[in-house]
Amino acid sequence: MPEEIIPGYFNGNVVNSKVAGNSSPIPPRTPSPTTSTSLDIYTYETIIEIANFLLQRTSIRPKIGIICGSGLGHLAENLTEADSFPYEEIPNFPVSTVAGHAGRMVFGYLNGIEVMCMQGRFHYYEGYALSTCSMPVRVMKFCGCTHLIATNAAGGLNSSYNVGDIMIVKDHINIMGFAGNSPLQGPNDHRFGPRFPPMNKAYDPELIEIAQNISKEMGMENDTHTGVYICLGGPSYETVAELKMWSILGVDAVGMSTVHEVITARHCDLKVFAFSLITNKCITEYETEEEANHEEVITTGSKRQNVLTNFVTRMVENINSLIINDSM
Ligand SMILES: O=P(O)(O)O[C@@H]1C[C@H](O)[C@@H](CO)O1
Ligand code: HPA
Repeated sequence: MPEEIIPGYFNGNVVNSKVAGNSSPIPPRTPSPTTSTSLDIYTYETIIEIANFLLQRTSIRPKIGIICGSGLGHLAENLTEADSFPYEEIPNFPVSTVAGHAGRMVFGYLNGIEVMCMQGRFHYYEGYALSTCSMPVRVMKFCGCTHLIATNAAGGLNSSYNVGDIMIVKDHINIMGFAGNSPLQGPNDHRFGPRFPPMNKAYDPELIEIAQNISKEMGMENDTHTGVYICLGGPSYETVAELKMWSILGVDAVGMSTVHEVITARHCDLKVFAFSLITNKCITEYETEEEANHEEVITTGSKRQNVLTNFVTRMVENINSLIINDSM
């Protein structure tokens, strides 16, 4: 018999992780890039334990979770009354190994609105399973979040995109999933979500429209696009031939994250908004001295931090209004 979700479970309250009829102990785990496998599964009970660990140490009860991309960690620095948890101090949590990812879960207020924020994410190329990379999204859900804002740094493949532009993600191509690599690979625990979740509305159309309006209000309509993102395995940047191929297939921006987080979020019914900061232009010609590099990615994030903070703050305000309206 399938077990029931505890009533009121997903409301950010601290709950007992012992689910009726399931008293299996939580195996201690210390995930590290070198020990992860493609089926590195965090159980329902472990996710509850992690969420409870956090909720017991903060009074913030967020409805909105934010993931900061490479060089975009400053978003978390704008939180007030912040409670910050280094990943290495959270039981069973992986650690960030990439420059530009501080490696902290930060709870706090963004312009008076409660949020939780991953200041640094996990990538497949770090050696973590995709399910491990996106595990914190489930933790957000169990901390009470109903909405996810995923941000990333990406290479602009669409030739009309410039460095520093924002691309609102309207869709993705899950190329890693084409090869069978999914964060949902393995046995499905229906308490997280269904075996076969749909993805045709992965990026919430209402939130896309709100973001487009915010961009106009900020006078950024010429620097804002709405396009298709692809997550590649990395860590090597793309060859010219690869980029030409993705361009033909309708990709606008190229990165190494986000897609598995969004799939996990939709699986557990979080509403998703995602955007890319275009940190570099993809190099699609052979005759050039330029080369993609991570320093440029971080530098662009830093240069655009005020604009991005303003953009995300306005998104959070709008999402919060939707949440309040929905609850009335
Ligand atoms: O975490 P994100 O997706 O923002 O980081 C991008 C992808 C790689 O991790 C890195 C390459 O420069 O930036
Ligand atoms: O050009 C890129 N390619 C892949 N990932 C990236 N993340 C930032 N820029 C890029």
